[in-house]
Amino acid sequence: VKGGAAGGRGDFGGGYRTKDEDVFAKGSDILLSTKPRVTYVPPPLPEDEDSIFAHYESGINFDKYDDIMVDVSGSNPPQAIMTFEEAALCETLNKNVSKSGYVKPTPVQKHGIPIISAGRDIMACAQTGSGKTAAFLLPILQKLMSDGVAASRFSELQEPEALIVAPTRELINQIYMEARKFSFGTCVRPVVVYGGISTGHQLREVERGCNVLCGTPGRLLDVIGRGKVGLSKLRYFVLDEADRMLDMGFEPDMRRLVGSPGMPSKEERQTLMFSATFPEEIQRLAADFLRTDYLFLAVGVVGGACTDVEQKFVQVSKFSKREQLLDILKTTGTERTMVFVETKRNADFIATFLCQEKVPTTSIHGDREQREREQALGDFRSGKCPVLVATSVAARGLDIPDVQHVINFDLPNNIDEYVHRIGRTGRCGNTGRAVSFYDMEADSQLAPSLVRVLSRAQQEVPSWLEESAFSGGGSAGSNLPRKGFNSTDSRKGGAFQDHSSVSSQPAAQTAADDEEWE
Ligand SMILES: Nc1ncnc2c1ncn2[C@@H]1O[C@H](COP(=O)(O)OP(=O)(O)OP(=O)(O)O)[C@@H](O)[C@H]1O
Repeated sequence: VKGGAAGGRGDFGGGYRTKDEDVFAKGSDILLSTKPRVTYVPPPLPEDEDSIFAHYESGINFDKYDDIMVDVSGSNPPQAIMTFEEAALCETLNKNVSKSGYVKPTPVQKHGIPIISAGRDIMACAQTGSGKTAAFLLPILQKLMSDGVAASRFSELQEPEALIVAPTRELINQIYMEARKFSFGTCVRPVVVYGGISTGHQLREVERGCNVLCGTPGRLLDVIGRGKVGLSKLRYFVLDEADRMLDMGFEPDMRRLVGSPGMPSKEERQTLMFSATFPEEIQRLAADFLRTDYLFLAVGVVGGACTDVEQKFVQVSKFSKREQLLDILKTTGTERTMVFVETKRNADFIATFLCQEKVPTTSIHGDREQREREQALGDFRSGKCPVLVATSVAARGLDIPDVQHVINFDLPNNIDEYVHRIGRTGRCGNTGRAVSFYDMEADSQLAPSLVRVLSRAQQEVPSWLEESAFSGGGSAGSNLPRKGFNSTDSRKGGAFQDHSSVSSQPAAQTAADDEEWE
């Protein structure tokens, strides 16, 4: 749905659109879209402390995070902290941290918090579900608190001190909820903007005061382009799921964002990048956005799967998948299960099939209205629908309590996507299970990377998968599991990376979907 009379989406000088967003020409409010205006306003958020601080418990493997190898590269890294006390957070923040159930920092927090507090740029890589969000939120909030910012209410132009971007609406909303939780009772005001929701509603929220602006790229560029948000006071620029934010789909938007009027240069701001995966080619590109002395933090293997997820594979044929899915779901009962499929059509199709088979199921994908997407997540969270069929729109970042299973009905064509998907379970030291349907005909290009990810995560590698990896074309040899890897920073040169040639494919693939994401 690239569109707009004036050069397509993202053309900051012209009109741009994302799927569910209104389309406006620069500097005017002329609606160019033939689509109806988005009028959806989400229900008000609960204000009571119990809801704000609701959390699930960390699991039996939480303490094992401490055994993961950590590598910080770059000059003069500050010393890691061992406890939250050492982070020297102000009293309110400390209280909020403990009300959130945090007793001890995770490795990415132990290393990331002091790096950010020391004013350094960072590219951080740590496994799914290991607390990256708090690793960037806490030091930012601490700095804003100690400097005593206060958002001016009802000022025409809001000038946030921090800008956080993420690739999907649900994820940015979740980050916003975390920011709202940690800043509870302080003078720091976070706000969120994303597609699929009435722009007017979100602008009114921005106008009420905005210190930390969370957003998806399209909607952010929109509110900035309308002159409602100024960037000249910006100190922190955070890219969550940074490798995704810089791949072909979003990179142009990121360049537009840093080129927006008033945006401080990279020397004058702090840029923070976080993800569980970071292909080297994207690392090199990311350097454009970072000061040259940025620190690279790797907790465990860059691009490695969470070791708390048991990974199983089932050989299937295209036509047996549905029945096999049903068989599995019959045994898992009411346990929360996410089923990933490749296309939006298939998501609807499978969800309908499961409902007909009396498995309470809902679905989330880019063709659903925002209201429906939020309803689906809500029904899944509450357990009303314990099965959620999803496209890759739900693969990254979502932190949903009690997801015990991930099923790859269709395997993705990219190993990083696989790592993110299975990371929806096994979070915060809890254990989880992932079952992937492997179709020899369709999935063999992924076999070498799968073998590598499995063996690095100390998982059993089925012999047929290993065979498939070896026989799957000329590149298999170079894709053998490599031992003794530990270098991860692309600046080190020749560093290992868990990316075979297949990894460059998906960017192009997903690019077409971006507009439906955010
Ligand atoms: N120190 C801590 N103690 C207890 N719980 C924590 C701690 N840090 C984070 N958590 C909780 O762990 C869960 C996962 O954290 P988070 O969503 O930040 O992971 P992540 O590393 O960003 O994962 P992903 O790569 O999937 O985005 C959240 O529910 C979070 O509140």
